[in-house]
Amino acid sequence: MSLETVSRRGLVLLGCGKMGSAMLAGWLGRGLAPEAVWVLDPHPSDWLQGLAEKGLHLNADLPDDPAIVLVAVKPQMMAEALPRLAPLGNGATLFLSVAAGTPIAFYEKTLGDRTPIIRAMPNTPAAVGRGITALTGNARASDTDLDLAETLLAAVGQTVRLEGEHQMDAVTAVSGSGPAYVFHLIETLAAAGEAEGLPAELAMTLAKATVAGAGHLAMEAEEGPAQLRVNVTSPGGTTAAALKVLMDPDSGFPALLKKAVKAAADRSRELAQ
Ligand SMILES: NC(=O)c1ccc[n+]([C@@H]2O[C@H](COP(=O)([O-])OP(=O)(O)OC[C@H]3O[C@@H](n4cnc5c(N)ncnc54)[C@H](OP(=O)(O)O)[C@@H]3O)[C@@H](O)[C@H]2O)c1
Ligand code: PRO
Repeated sequence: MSLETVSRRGLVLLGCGKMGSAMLAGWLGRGLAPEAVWVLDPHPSDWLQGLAEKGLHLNADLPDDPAIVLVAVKPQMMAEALPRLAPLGNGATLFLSVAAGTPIAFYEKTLGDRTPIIRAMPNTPAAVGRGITALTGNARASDTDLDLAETLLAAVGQTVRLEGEHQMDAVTAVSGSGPAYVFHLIETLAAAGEAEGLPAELAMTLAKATVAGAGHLAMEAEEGPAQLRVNVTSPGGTTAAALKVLMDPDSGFPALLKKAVKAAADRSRELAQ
C-alpha cells in the first residue's frame, strides 16, 4: 500500500489536537490533499476549520474503506471515542494509534481481532519534521502495513521499529515525554542565567540556542555524547565545576532522570489498566 492508496481511499483522524495536528501538518506538507482526509474531533481548531474550506472532511460521514485511521485521542477518552470506528474493524483499514498506555489488546477487543493495528509513539518535534516515532504492530499488521505506517511517520521525522509492545512504556517515558524534559531544561537554564544577573530575554536566547545547538551537534558528530561533553570540559574550568553538581550520582541528573523516566513509564503502565 502506498501514499497514492491513502490519497485514493482516504485517511481518518480520530482526535486532532496537538499530536494529530502535528502529524497532519507534516502529511499535508508532503502533498497529501485535504480532500483525502476525514477528521473527527468535537472542538476543531481554527486551523482545521480553515482546512475544511479547502476540502478536508470535518466531522462528516466516513468513507467505507479508508486506507488508514490515525487514533490520536487521549487514552482517557479511548473507551468513549473508539467504538464508533468499530465498523471499520476486521477489514482492510489499518489502525495506527499514537495513544500512550492503551495496549494493542484493547483495540483488538473493540475493533475485532482481525484488524491490522500498529501502535506508535511519536513526539512533538514532529511539528517541525524532527520527531522520532517508535512503532510495533499486531499479528494482523503485515509488512506492507508496517511499511505504510513507517512511510507516513517518516514524513514527520525519524522512525524506529520496536522488538515488541513490551518496550512501549519505556519508549514513551524517554522519547514521547522527553521533549517536555528538554523544554524544562531550557526554562530552568534560562532562570539560572537570570539568577546570575542576565536579562530574561538574553538568558532565554542563550538557553534555547545552546540546547538546540547541542542537540544538533549530538546528531551530527562522529563522537558520542560522553566525548562531546568532555570536549566542553576544560580541566579545572567552569564546566567541570558545574558537572560536579549535575553528575553527582545521588543528587544530579543520573538519579533525577532515572526517577523521572520511571515515573513516566509507571504511568504508561497504569494507563494500560
Ligand atoms: N502531545 C504529545 O507530546 C504526545 C506524544 C506522543 C503521543 N501522544 C498521544 O497522542 C494522543 C493525543 O494527545 P494530544 O497531546 O494531541 O492531546 P490533545 O491535544 O488533547 O488531542 C486530543 C484531541 O482529541 C479530541 N477528542 C476528545 N474526545 C474525542 C472524541 N470522542 N472523538 C474524537 N476526538 C476527541 C480532543 O478534543 P477536546 O480537546 O475538545 O477534548 C482533542 O482535540 C494521546 O493519546 C497521547 O498519549 C501525545
Ligand atoms: N505526551 C503524552 C502524555 O503525556 C504521551 C507522551 C507525551 O501522556
